[in-house]
Amino acid sequence: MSILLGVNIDHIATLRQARGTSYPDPVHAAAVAEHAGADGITIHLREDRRHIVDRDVEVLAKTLKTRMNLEMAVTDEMLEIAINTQPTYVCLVPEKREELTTEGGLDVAGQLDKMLGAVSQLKSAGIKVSLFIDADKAQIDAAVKVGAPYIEIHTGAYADAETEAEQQIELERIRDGVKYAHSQGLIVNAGHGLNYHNVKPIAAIEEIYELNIGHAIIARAAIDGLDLAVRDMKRLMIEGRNGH
Ligand SMILES: CC(=O)[C@@H](O)[C@H](O)COP(=O)(O)O
Ligand SMILES: NCC(=O)COP(=O)(O)O
Repeated sequence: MSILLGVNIDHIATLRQARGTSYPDPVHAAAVAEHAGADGITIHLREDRRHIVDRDVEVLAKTLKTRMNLEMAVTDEMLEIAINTQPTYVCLVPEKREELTTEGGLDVAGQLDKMLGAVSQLKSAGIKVSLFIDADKAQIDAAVKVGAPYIEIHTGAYADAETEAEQQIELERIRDGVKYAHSQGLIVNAGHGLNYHNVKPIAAIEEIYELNIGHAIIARAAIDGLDLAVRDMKRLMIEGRNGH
């Protein structure tokens, strides 16, 4: 089974927000990424709008040629924006204003009623819902319980591992979680902290449908250009999936 790449363009917007200019424009970056082979575009509209802002969501909803995966917190404001915007996917993520980046997976098991309400509201609006969770059986079971068709396994602990041994433990945990989730009928994505050096072992997990990768691609793009950054990541993912 082939593996898809969702390019997260948040940090194109980080560069723009750093000076309050109109450039670089995430809309332009999305077009370049799609032309280079991105299967979808991921954007995270944070409550504090530190990078992606409402204008980006509105324009990308009209201009993307592939599809939008809108990451958002589970709040009434974000649910309303999602229903009005109609992205193909919404990925519900945990969010703390003080965090530098997403620090962990969503606690679905600890808030079943709230998650059930959000998932059913989005599904009723025709949106495919994904839950950003750790590779934890209880969270996977909770995702099934609240009716989410997709999950995205958080790969941050794998990416941040300080030793090879620790990284191997995290890889095994992710692999077991992906396989269990797939056995429960979920469509399984993965992401966070993946880069050109650590992506292959994750891409090799054959039950993974899509990887969402952003920071590493945008960082590479700053040096070598976005077209090459996307093409190289896609090539590594396919090599990983094919065991090379
Ligand atoms: C949920 C996730 O892992 C990322 O997609 C998220 O967008 C990270 O937040 P920043 O993009 O603000 O780093
Ligand atoms: N959900 C993960 C994502 O969209 C990108 O995360 P990162 O590659 O920027 O860490």
